[in-house]
Amino acid sequence: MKSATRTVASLTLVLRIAYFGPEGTFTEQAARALAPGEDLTPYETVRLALQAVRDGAADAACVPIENSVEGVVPATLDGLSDGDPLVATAETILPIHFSVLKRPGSGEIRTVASHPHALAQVREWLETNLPDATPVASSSTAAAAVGVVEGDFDAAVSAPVAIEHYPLEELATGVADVRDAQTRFLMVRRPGELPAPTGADRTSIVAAAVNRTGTLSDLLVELAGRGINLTRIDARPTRNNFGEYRFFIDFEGHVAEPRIIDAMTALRRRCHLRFLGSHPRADGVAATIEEGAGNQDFLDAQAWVDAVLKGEGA
Ligand SMILES: O=C(O)C(=O)C[C@]1(C(=O)O)C=C[C@@H](O)C=C1
Repeated sequence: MKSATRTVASLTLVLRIAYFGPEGTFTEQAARALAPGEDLTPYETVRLALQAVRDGAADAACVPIENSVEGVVPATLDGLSDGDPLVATAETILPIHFSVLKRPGSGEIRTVASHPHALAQVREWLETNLPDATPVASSSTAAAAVGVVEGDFDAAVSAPVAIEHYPLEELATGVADVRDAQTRFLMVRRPGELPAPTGADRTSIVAAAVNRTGTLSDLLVELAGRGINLTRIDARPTRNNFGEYRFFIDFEGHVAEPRIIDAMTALRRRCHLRFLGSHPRADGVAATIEEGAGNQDFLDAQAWVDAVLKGEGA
């Protein structure tokens, strides 16, 4: 009876996905890739998209986390570390190049708007091709396109798909200072069942450690000593006391693996931790396993201690 109910539910349930919008952002593309066929709702900021999940207005939210040229998206890090806990359950990586959009038939370009991450990725292109235009920060690449439609700006640096949503024309396409730029996006939910380990996973934590000599090094030693490879580390101010930081650490592996459990328990003894999720990596890169630091090595070591405790070994 129980499993029949579950089957019916899974056939009919359409998930409500909040995403960093409006329509036509890169994040919308990421949300469509991560949650095809689900019910997508745009939110004007990352914070509001995350809040929708915390409030129960959405089942999950899609947000940008990291760009290969400009680094992390601070609004996402801050949004995940403050407020009720949320965990990432999936990620995707999109190639990033932009279209510069303007109103049909419009003349001189004096202002070019976009998300700060996007402006940073086309700085050289703007200096070369629109040297007299003033860059203006907008809340997203698609919000910039809306601003052009409404006459607030003369041009927008947008995702190529924005042209399908707004009555604008392309001044240029394929714009990017760095070829092969990429942005990674997360699907986050309220804490619940974790995705199963695949061998090519990423775990994310926020560590808030006391301000004393060697704190960060002590945390990293727990990971390095277990042969766990980091994929990202960032510091963000706690915003409470000047000079106080918390560390966002991504590493290879899944919290359900014995070697990661061992590391997480050691870290937890040293600092306040927030778990931000374990999920398959979009690039499918398998975890590096150092000699003697595989899951079986940890299990064997535990079995030996258990035998000692039972008086069955020494
Ligand atoms: O504004 C958008 O279209 C977004 O999805 C945000 C965002 C970002 O935050 O980095 C995503 C990808 C690009 O790197 C530029 C902007």
